[in-house]
Amino acid sequence: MAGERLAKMIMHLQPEQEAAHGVLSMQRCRMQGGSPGFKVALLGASGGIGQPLALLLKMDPLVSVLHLYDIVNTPGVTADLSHTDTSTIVRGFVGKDQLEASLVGMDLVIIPAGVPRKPGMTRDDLFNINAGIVRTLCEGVAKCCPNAVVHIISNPVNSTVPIAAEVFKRKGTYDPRRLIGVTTLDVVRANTFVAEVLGVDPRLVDVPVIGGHAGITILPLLSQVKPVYSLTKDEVTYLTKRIQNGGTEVVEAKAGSGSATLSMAYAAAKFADSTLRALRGEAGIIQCAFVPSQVTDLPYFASKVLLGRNGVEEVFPLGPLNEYEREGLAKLKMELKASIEKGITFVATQSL
Ligand SMILES: NC(=O)c1ccc[n+]([C@@H]2O[C@H](COP(=O)([O-])OP(=O)(O)OC[C@H]3O[C@@H](n4cnc5c(N)ncnc54)[C@H](O)[C@@H]3O)[C@@H](O)[C@H]2O)c1
Ligand SMILES: O=C(O)C[C@H](O)C(=O)O
Repeated sequence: MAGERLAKMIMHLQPEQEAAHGVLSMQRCRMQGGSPGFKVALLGASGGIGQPLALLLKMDPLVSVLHLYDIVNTPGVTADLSHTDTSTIVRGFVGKDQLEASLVGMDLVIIPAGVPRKPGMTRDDLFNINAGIVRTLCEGVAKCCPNAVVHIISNPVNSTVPIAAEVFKRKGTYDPRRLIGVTTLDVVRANTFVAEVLGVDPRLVDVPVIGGHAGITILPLLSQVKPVYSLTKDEVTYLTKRIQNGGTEVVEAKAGSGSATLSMAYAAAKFADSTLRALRGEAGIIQCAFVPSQVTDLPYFASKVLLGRNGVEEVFPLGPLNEYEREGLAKLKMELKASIEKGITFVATQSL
């Protein structure tokens, strides 16, 4: 009984506390071996998205171990979160020397590390800082958990996903099924705004959103809303613009203190839970995501995908588009192509 109590206490210690308590790492491994669920690392865990996302992940019964990595503040965030009475084991890792330890053995790595927008900026304005951050973190993934599924949240997603892919290719660990750009927030917004116009419960609405994750590259397919509703031309124009501008709406309202964090944490937790349910073997889990793709002539594209035991099992075609959507698709491709190429070129110029 006393041993069991000690075991529980040890599970919540930080690595340095563990050393101070003289706990053997083997003992720790054996205790974790029996726990069901998945091991998830969150990189950028102290940030505006990171903290609420960490809370939501700790509440997910499918997450047995949660590693929180950031360059600052993870000891405090971890201590705080570790007092919530869910069974998930949470551990903090701070600073680049602890990156690798945070990644070893992980099944899913979620990356919201990087700077957010301020009013007047585009997501592409974040490229110079965030490209290098995503590159370094993905090098860590390639080294320490090459089989993990990776969710990229850091902007500009249209470029950071290709960056991650190029890093994995260079390191010889690339598996297109395991690399996913998170665009769930676009779907969450689309469901909310469409439901508002129709006066229905947003939980009953499902809007596919395709393309990419920036401005006009975000294309909601309002002709494919489920259940079938009819929207007027004006409603379609209003909704398309609002969904494309959703991120900017939040950036402006926050007036310099950041971009969407709570809604993003909600969306990322929803997407992580879908991924973990699929990894566990649940059938028929379909979500929109920005993935390596052959549904258009671009190498990456957001569309509906089937998640499964290996990550993305199938990327679905776009389905029938109306004229408005076909025009939107034609317009977005040029911008999306340039953002993808920018990411690929960035890695080509780096020595990894
Ligand atoms: N995909 C989406 O739909 C979506 C939605 C919202 C925000 N975002 C993006 O997510 C990113 C994070 O947004 P936020 O609001 O959480 O920002 P934030 O500044 O509040 O938090 C970012 C965190 O990343 C950490 N960080 C910086 N460099 C790091 C590194 N090298 N390794 C590990 N951690 C590092 C910071 O210390 C900070 O804690 C931004 O790029 C933002 O544009 C994407
Ligand atoms: O808009 C941003 O900069 C953050 C994010 O991409 C969003 O869509 O909210």
